[in-house]
Amino acid sequence: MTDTGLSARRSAVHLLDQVLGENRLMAECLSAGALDHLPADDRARAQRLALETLRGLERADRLLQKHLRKPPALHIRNALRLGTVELCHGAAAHGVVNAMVQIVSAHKRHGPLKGLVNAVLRKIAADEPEQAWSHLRAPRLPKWLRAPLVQAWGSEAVSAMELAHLAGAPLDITGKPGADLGTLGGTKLPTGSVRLTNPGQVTALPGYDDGRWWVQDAAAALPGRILNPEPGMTVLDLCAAPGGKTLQLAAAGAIVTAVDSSEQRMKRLRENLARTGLTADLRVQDALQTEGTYDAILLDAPCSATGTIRRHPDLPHAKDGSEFGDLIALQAHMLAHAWTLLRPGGRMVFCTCSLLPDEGEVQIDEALGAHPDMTVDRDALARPGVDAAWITEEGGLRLRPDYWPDLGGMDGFYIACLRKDA
Ligand SMILES: C[S@@+](CC[C@H](N)C(=O)[O-])C[C@H]1O[C@@H](n2cnc3c(N)ncnc32)[C@H](O)[C@@H]1O
Repeated sequence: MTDTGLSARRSAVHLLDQVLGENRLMAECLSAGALDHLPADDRARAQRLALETLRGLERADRLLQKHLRKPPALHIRNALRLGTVELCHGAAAHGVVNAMVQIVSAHKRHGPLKGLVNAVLRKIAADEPEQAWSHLRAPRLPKWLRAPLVQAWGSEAVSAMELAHLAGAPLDITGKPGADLGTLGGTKLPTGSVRLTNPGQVTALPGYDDGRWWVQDAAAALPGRILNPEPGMTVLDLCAAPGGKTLQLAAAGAIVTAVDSSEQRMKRLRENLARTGLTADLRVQDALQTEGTYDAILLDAPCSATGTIRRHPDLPHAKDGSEFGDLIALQAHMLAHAWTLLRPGGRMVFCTCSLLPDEGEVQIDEALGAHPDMTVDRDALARPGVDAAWITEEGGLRLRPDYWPDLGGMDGFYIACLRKDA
């Protein structure tokens, strides 16, 4: 790391300013080049610091509250939050305090508040920060999201999800069929993915360069396993990029057509195929304009992504749920259109990385009511490691971040396998 972490910390505060001040997702900030000026290790550190701060934001604010008569401007608050989180995670006090003071003093308008930053962070550092941190409750989701989740799953379950969100996510790997993943030194999960808790740089891991595996959360690997295409089947992967599921389908020997409307995300799918030596026909187009007839379809519809908060703690802060209604309507249109592309007797997997029943259970209930030739294929869910308790009333699979608490959790997902009458 260069300049004892100052550039990484400054960029992390800037990311926090964008997420919390401009309601931008971190992924948007990163693809707009927010960290492009940094060397690779500083980039990784800035991202990690911003994510840790967002995960622990409520705890940091509670500790800071004791030392602030009124909340200062957002940029100062974010520097204080980042400093507090670092101190509570055991970073050396002098490094953290000096860095935050330097960051604030370089700011034209807020520079005069460097004394406040210095004094508050010194007080936090003097007060057994690691212990104080661990005594606070897991940060709660904002009300706009917590309320519907409590209604759907109950408050005990939501508290367990919040604990999982605070813990963050390990790195899960899906291997090509028969690939030896033993050299990665991870844990084999019940569903077949390999989990690494301290992976370091992904591109340096054994087997990355020769394309033996790809990164994919264990829950996200299940839709492909449930569709389980036979070699030679024609499979349409709708909303495919960046392509974890496309790689699974292609590796199983299916003839895959992958559709996504985002050229930028499709570029990543192209790179993933090149690295793994797998093939698929890629089409940058609107899923609703897609034509043809396929033996099987995987529809991973755009959704609230509320199942991925362990890895994207910025989401509850950047969003307010106002666009979820449009997404829910789009999912229903996509499902209905995709159904017209499935050959009689074919199977379609519908999935979303969402915790909201409106983007899962309710969609399938409504689709079953609207399509007399549609049935749910419950047998398709009988895959290794799938717990019968995860199966829902209408025959889908509900996955939640608080499942597998001893193994490190999983992303929230909803998956259903639908069969068309022959
Ligand atoms: C949940 S992500 C897909 C993840 C992907 N299946 C994977 O496993 O890596 C949803 C995708 O839907 C795409 N998308 C959104 N609206 C679309 C549309 N109208 N037509 C096609 N793709 C769309 C987005 O670009 C995004 O890549």
